[in-house]
Amino acid sequence: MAKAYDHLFKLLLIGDSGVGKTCLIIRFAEDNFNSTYISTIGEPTGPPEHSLNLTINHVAKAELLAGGVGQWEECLWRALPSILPHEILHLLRDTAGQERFKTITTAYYRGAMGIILVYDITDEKSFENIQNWMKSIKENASAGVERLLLGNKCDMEAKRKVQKEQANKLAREHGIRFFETSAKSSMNVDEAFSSLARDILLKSGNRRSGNSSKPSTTDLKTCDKKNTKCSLG
Ligand SMILES: Nc1nc2c(ncn2[C@@H]2O[C@H](COP(=O)(O)OP(=O)(O)OP(=O)(O)O)[C@@H](O)[C@H]2O)c(=O)[nH]1
Repeated sequence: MAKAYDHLFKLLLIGDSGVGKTCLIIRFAEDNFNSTYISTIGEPTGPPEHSLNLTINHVAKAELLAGGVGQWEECLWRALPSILPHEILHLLRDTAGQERFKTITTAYYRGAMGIILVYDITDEKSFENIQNWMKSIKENASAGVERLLLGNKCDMEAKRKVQKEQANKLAREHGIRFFETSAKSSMNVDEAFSSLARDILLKSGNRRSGNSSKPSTTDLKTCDKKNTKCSLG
């Protein structure tokens, strides 16, 4: 059977419980949002296997797979036509943020090409914990894995506890990109995933050509569809 994509990226979303990791994936993959909170935790014994097929943009099949490997919960596939020169299929791995699952082993990160660190702009603790997640990546993920910092729920400006400048500073210190996103209003969700995809793609191209520099923000801006101002959803 012919392959339905040109590039396959394995991405991992990490962050405290309730910051919106699942909602970001659902927004990106299905362009949908549900305010009902169902925490992403696998039963220790593993829930019964099930799968759900979704048609996305009439091009890609999305599969939601639950259960199986410990705390791996969901694998969502999505084609990304038009944003990158080639059609790109993302494999997203969403993780549970529960305290009891914080001890993440190398197996958890194995094969991830990009890691998205998510905090909630209305929850200071989730931002403070980004440092712990960074440490966890350093200890467990492959060196040089692309990382991206997201401050989610930016539609909730009135409840903001984490200033954009704080996160910008943290991202600069770690040499990674930062976006404020809203899975609810969809603000910056496509942009964030796409920029990570482009960075992975560029890195793999650069590795082949021996150049390791990152793309400039202006390069990325040429592909941005929406502005980066966050409004109430
Ligand atoms: N206002 C607002 N609410 C959001 C947003 N993203 C997620 N939420 C809400 O936050 C709650 C938690 O979202 P989830 O996506 O389940 O969070 P999670 O990080 O996957 O949580 P765990 O599975 O426990 O790790 C839900 O009630 C969502 O509706 C957002 O961008 N804006």
